[in-house]
Amino acid sequence: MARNTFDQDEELSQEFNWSYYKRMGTYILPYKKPLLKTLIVIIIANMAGMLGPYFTKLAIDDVIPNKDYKMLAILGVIFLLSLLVIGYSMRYRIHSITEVGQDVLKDMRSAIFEHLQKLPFSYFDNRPHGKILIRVVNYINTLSDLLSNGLINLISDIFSVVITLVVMMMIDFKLTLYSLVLLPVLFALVMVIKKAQRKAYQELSNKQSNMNAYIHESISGIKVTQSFAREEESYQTFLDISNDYRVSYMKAVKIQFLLWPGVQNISVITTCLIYFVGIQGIGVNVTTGTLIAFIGYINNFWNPVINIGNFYNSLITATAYLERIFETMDVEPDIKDKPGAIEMPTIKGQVDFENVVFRYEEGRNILDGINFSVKQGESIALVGPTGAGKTTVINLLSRFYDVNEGSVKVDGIDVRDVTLESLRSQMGVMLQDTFVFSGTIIENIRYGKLDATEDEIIAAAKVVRAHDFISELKEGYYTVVEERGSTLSAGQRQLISFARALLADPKILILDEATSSIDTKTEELLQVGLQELLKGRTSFIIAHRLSTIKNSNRIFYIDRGKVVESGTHEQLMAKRGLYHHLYQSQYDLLKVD
Ligand SMILES: Nc1ncnc2c1ncn2[C@@H]1O[C@H](COP(=O)(O)OP(=O)(O)OP(=O)(O)O)[C@@H](O)[C@H]1O
Repeated sequence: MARNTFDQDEELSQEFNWSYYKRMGTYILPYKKPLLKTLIVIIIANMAGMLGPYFTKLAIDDVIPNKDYKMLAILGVIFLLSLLVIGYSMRYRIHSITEVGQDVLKDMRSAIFEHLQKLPFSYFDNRPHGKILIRVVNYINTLSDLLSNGLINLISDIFSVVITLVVMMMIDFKLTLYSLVLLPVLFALVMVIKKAQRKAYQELSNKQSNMNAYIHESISGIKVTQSFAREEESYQTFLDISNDYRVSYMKAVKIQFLLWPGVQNISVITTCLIYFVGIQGIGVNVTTGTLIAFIGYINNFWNPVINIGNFYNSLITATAYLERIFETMDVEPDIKDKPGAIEMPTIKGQVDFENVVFRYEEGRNILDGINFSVKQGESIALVGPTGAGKTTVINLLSRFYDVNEGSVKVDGIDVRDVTLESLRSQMGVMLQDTFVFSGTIIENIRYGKLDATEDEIIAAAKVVRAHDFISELKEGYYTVVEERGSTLSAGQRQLISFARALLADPKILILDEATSSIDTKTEELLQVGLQELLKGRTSFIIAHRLSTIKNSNRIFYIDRGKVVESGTHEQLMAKRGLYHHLYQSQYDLLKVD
């Protein structure tokens, strides 16, 4: 899939098909009981609504001319009661429909979020994260109106239209036909608008997505923007994107708003027509009461028709969003358990890479026949020039990607033969940019073992030397940290991640050591913490500090997709090869205190 950026509209990867609506129906189905109840209430309200015009007819044609005041009072009271029924039903309907609508949205949002958790890195690599965010939040919100009001209104409106027509026909068949004369004009209008509207809303959803992506990216990169004083450029880019959004929004609503006045006009012309033919007596012979009742029914008829038109509008709008939502839900996780995958037995820690070939994109092998065997409990430092493939090696080991050729084995078992859950739960991966979730420090450490007690957490923090700095914080372990841990130093974030990893107690530990320079005292702390963490585990460390490299059992020097040198620091230095060269040229960077 081609990479997408914030200023590029995303192509839809699959054509729209009507089964999307059926699929949405599966989210609504569990709520059929409350929906049915609401529908019954609405039908009762609709029937009550039929009384008004008919009573008017009775009053004008019979009751008032006959001066039957008792009957008039009875009609008045029943009419009043019908208004009460209508009022109550309206209240019930709004409450119950909103509740069901929100429940359905919650289910859909959970489904898409759950699915996102399983998607491969490549899905996230290939598009700005803001574009993913907007699907989970905004697009699903847009469906809200369609689900909460639209659907039930539709059924009730269709019912209204049918029942009104029946009553009208019973009163006067010919006059009913006159009322329907302009209906084909409405259908024609809908057909003309439909295509343009769908396209306009697809474009709008793209522009909305672009804007979201840019805002998200700008916030993530705000430090870079400010440190290069690029605020003005950033603002200009935003203005352009925002303007694109405005233009496409105006275009979409202009098309959408053609329908509503169209229906209104047709309704008004129909009313005039009925007055005209009724008063002139063209082909019909009606009383004044019938004529007035008819005008009432015409409103009863056209109001729901207008609503159906509006529903149709929202459906077309929502289609553009539904497409995106289901497109995301249809992305298959490409790293998944194969049929019959077994549970990984308790890992001892032997790791073998056998003739591993791997590429992210066709035509460019990143790993090109890697072979190595690591024994249980060994600690390996991966070094090599930038872009050599060190991160790729550890990505394959924890099966974030699958090899193209060869195999990666843990304790002699191919990682593709076991379930991802059983494999990853026994491995600890610590990335260079230690992720700290917003919340307290204790919660962040507990992420490694969700049922860990406070004592266990403190004990782990002590082992990796994180306890001292945490205790010095104002609220200790209950200090709230911000997302990404911006209130902590890089060293402190690493120490927290060590405690988190120790708690998880993985048998294989993977660590991409932070490159940021830290003070000598923290460096010492980190080294002690790290050595404690490594005890009894097989570990792979993309090492940036000389102290880590020296403490490891073996060093793998990776270059151009192969392990070109391996051995201890002393052995490799004596060899005077690539490692020696790297050590010489980067001495300052690798230097310990
Ligand atoms: N998701 C990806 N899609 C395509 N190419 C990628 C992807 N990730 C990495 N690469 C490419 O693969 C190569 C190896 O990357 P890798 O991150 O493994 O290198 P590294 O040795 O860890 O580098 P560094 O020391 O700079 O972190 C690089 O040329 C990089 O451009």
